[in-house]
Amino acid sequence: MSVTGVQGEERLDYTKAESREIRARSVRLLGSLLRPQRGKLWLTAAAIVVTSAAQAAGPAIIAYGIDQGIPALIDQDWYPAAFAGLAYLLTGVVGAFLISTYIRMSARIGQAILIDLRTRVFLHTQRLSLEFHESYTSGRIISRQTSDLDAIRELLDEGLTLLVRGLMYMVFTAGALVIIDPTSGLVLLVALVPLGILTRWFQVRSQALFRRSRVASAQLIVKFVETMTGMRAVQAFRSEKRNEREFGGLVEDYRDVNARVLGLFAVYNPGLAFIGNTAVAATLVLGGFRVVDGALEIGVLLAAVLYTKRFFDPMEDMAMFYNGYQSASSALEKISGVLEEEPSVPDPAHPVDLLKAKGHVGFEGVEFAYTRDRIILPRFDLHLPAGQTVALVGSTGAGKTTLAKLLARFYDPSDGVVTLDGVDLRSLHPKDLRRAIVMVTQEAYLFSGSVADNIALGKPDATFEEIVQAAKAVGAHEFIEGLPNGYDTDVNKRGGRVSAGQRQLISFARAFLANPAVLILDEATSSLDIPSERLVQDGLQTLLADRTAVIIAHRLSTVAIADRVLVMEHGRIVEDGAPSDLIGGSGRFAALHAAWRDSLV
Ligand SMILES: Nc1ncnc2c1ncn2[C@@H]1O[C@H](COP(=O)(O)OP(=O)(O)OP(=O)(O)O)[C@@H](O)[C@H]1O
Repeated sequence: MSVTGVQGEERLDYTKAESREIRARSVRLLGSLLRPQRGKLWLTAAAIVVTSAAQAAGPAIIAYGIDQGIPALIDQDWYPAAFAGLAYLLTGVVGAFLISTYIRMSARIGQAILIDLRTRVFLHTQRLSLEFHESYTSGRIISRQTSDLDAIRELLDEGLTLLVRGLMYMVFTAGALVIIDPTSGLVLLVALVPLGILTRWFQVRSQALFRRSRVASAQLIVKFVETMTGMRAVQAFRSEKRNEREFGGLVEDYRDVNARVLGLFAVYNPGLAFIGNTAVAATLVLGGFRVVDGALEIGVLLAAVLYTKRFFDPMEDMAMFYNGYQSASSALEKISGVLEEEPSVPDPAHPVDLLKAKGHVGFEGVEFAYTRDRIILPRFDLHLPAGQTVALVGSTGAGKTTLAKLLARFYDPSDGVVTLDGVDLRSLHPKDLRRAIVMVTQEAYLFSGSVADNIALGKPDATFEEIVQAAKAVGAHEFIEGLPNGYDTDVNKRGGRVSAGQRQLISFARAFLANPAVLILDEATSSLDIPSERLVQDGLQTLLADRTAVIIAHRLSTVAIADRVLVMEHGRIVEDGAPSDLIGGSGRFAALHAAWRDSLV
C-alpha cells in the first residue's frame, strides 16, 4: 500500500518502511521551512547554549563564595567574596538579557515559519485538481489549516525553546556536577536508571494516548464542520437530536482520553519529584559524611545539592511538551502529505498558443473512469461544431456531469483526447483554457463581497460599465438595482441575500462577462417559479448566443432552445439529433418529452 500524499492518512498501522517514508517527508518539509531561517536559528541556539552555561555556573560560584570568599572575609580580604557576588550577578544579567533575546528571536522564527507553511498549504490545496477536493473532505482540509497548524504553532512558540533549553540545562548541570564533585555525579548517574525507566513508561503510554486524543479531536472538528456545512439538511430532516447524541459521544471520548492523559501525569510528575528528592537526599547524606571526614568542602556540597536538584527541574515541563511535540510532528506528517499531492490535471510543459478560440469541441476515442475498477464513460467520439447549443439529457447518474467535467478539464480522460479547435486540452495553458471554456455549476456559488465583485470574477479587469452591461444582457440588472445597495450589496450579508434564480442570473452575468468560446452549464434542478424561470430563460438565450454551449438540461424549455440533444444512458450517448426530430421519433427522448409535457399540464 502506498502512503504517498494523503493516502493512508487515516491509518494507524504503518509498517516500519512506511513510517520511515512519512518521517522522511516531514523532515524534508521541516528542512525547507527552517532553511530560510538558518542565520536566526544559529543565533538563537547560541543564545540558549550561553544562557544554560551561565545558569549552570551559578552553584559553582556560590561554592566558591562559601569556601573561598567567607574564609577570606574572616581574614579581612573581601576580594573573593566580592568577586563571587559580582560574578553571580553577571551570570544573572547575561542570562536575563539572552533569555529575552532568544524568546524574541524564536517567536519571530516561529511566526515566519508558520506564515510560510500556512501560505504553502493554502496555495497548494487551491492548485490541486477537483479530483482531490471531491475525495478529501472539507473537514479534513480545515483541520490541516487550523488544528494542525495550531499544533505546530504551539510547539514553535514555546515548546521547542523549552525543550532545547531544558535539555541544554540538564546537560550543563550534569557536566558541572561531574566537574565539581564526581562522587555526587555518580549518585546522579544511579538516579538516571529509575528516571529512564519511568520516562520510558510515560513515553510508551502517552504516545498511544496522545494519538487517540488527536484522532478524537479531529473527529470532533469533522463532525462540527459537516453539521454546520449541511445545516439545511440537518434542520430539514430534524437530525439535531441524532447529531447531539453523536457529538456528545465524541465529546465523551475526547474527555475520556484526556482524563487518561492526566492520569499518566498524575503518576509521572510525583514519580519525577520522588526520584529527584531521593537523589538530593542521597547527595546530601553522602556528601555530609565526606564533609565530616574533611574530604569535601561545604560550599561544594551545597553546589552539588543544588545541581542535583536543578537537574530534575525542567523534566516536568519537557514531559508536558512531549505531547505538543507529538501533535506537531503528526500535524507535520499530514500537512506534508497534502503538500506532496500533485494536481491530477497537470499544466502543460510547452503550452500551445490559442489566442482566440472558435469553439469547435472534439472527443476522440475518449474513455473515462474515476476509479480503475469502474468505467463511467465507455469509449466514444463526439464533435460539437463551433456555435452549437447542445442539451445533454438522461437519467440521474448517466454521466452527464462527468462528460461536462472532461470538457472543462476538471479531469483528464483515461484514454483518448478532448480537443478545442483541434488542440488537445492538455496542451493548453490554464489561462487560455479557462478563458475559452467556462463551466457554470449548479450551485452558482457566490463569494463574500458585492454583487459587482461577484460578476467581475468572470473578467477581473472589467470596468463597472462592462459589469452593468453583462447584467443587463442576461436580465439581472433590474433585480440588482432593487437590492439595498444595488451593485454594491454584499451578497452574503443579511438583506443582500438573493434567491436561487437571482443567484443563477448573477452567475450568468459572470459567464457573459467572461465571454468564453465554450460554455458549459449545469442547470439547476431546483424548481423556479414561472416568472423566475422565464427570467432565467431569457438570460440564458442571450448567454448562449454566438458560442458553443453544452447544457445539462433539466427543463423542457431549455431543451427547446437547443440545436441538438444528446441523450445519455449508462455513460453512452444513445440518441443524438435536433430536438424536433427526436420528439417526433419513438426513442427515449420522445418518451421523456411526453412525460415532461404531461407533468406541465
Ligand atoms: N468523483 C467521483 N468519483 C467516483 N465516481 C463518481 C464521481 N462522480 C460521479 N461518479 C459516478 O459517475 C456516474 C455518473 O455521474 P454523473 O455525475 O456524471 O451523472 P449525471 O448524469 O450528471 O447525474 P445527475 O443528473 O444526477 O447529476 C455515477 O454513477 C456516479 O456514481
